Amino acid sequence: MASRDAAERAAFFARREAAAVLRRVLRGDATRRAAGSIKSLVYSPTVRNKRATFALVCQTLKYLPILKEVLGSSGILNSKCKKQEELVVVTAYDILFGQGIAVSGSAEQLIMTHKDTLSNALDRICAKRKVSNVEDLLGKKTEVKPKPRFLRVNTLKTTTDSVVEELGKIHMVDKDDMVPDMLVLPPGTDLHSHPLVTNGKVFLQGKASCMVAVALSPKPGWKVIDACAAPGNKTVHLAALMNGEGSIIACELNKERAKTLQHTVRRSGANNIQTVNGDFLDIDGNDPSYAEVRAILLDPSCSGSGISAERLDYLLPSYSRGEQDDASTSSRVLKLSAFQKKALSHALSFPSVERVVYSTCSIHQAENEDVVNAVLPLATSLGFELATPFPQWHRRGLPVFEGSEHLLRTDPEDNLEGFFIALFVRKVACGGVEEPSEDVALEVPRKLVRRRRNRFRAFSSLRLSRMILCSNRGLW
Ligand SMILES: C[S@@+](CC[C@H](N)C(=O)[O-])C[C@H]1O[C@@H](n2cnc3c(N)ncnc32)[C@H](O)[C@@H]1O
Repeated sequence: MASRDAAERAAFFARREAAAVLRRVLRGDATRRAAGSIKSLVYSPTVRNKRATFALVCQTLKYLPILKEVLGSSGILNSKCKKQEELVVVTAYDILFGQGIAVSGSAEQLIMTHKDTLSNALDRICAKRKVSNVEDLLGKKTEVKPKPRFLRVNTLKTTTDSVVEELGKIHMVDKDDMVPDMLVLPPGTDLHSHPLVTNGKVFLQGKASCMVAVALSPKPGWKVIDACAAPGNKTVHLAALMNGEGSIIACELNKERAKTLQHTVRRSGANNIQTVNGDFLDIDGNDPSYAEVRAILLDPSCSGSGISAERLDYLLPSYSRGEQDDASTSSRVLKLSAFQKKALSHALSFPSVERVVYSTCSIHQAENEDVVNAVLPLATSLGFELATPFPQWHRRGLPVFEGSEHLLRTDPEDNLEGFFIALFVRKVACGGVEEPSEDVALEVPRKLVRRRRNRFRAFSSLRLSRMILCSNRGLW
């Protein structure tokens, strides 16, 4: 009896957590302005029972068209219930197709009262469509080939060998042969609530995503900008690559996502990151505060078409309506592409920057090769060249312009998500290792600006303090 009570209580709370996530998922899908993927919304810090919530959200979405039809035909979703529509839908899923125990809560009582009516409506729909069970009513299944579970060891808090030793006690663990501090575990390994993850010693980050910061290769002590930073996986990877030395300004436009970014930074233990809630395009590269920025990571908003399977987009209503098909020429992608070109041109225009990495998790040429090609004349005029990140990697950019072989693509065929990386490098005098830039004018502004920096410090700190959200540690 006590265990039944505990199970019912757990189910009660899981339904409410699932309903809250479902509301955000459906609103984001309807407006095409998702606050995050289904997974990222479930695995956000505010959700307590992540496993049950994830299962309930996914299953409810899978059954959503049927649930809406059944609830609609029974008149249950009347205006009285409208405010808690998602909770009613989740509860209806749970009672009709899930575990079925529900004794407390108004939504539960509503569905229990009408359970027979709902079951009869379901039978009628099956009979009308000439199918013998509900599973046959569901659309065709989308098969997603399981990918290995990648994770990145946060070397600010631990060592790769100690993580291998700890995880190796229960899992098969391999070190990745290309990306340092990246471990590979069998597909489906669930580590979301593992202490190594919750305490920030390990980040559940895909291999392709980790290749971006490694491609940028900032040195310890550098000043770096992560231009579009939330949720912050690449920001904290940069901090680890820099051994926590130097400084990173992590800029994020969206207020809510800026909070997630701060949470990621705290979890990483990095203390050389300033988070800024603002528009990267508003950061003035000629402001003395940014005179010594040497590297910029630009991973701007994109269509996410390279990770749509991992994001479970096939569960979204817009997917079943066919609105996500062949978006390569859609106005949304073209709009994104225009922003990406603007942001990349802006990053390249910072006077002291030597390295800019541009990345997307899109498979569309319009967001990848076309963006790079469009900014190439500007990049060349500023002394940048395309460099070849991970030269040993076989899949390069689509051959749509000369030089696209420098670009890097990853693909589900590589057992990875669809990512794109371009690396721009400006030749500068650097301890005799690299050739001095032929255009010494590129070096002059940096020295001048450095001198001016002290004079303008008061002005710039005032300007910055308006933007800085979290602690100002005097890094800039
Ligand atoms: C693809 S996500 C970045 C993912 C992140 N690099 C990571 O690995 O965790 C792009 C982010 O850029 C933010 N963004 C979009 N436009 C921006 C702008 N103009 N300035 C700053 N951030 C922006 C979005 O809100 C979004 O959080």
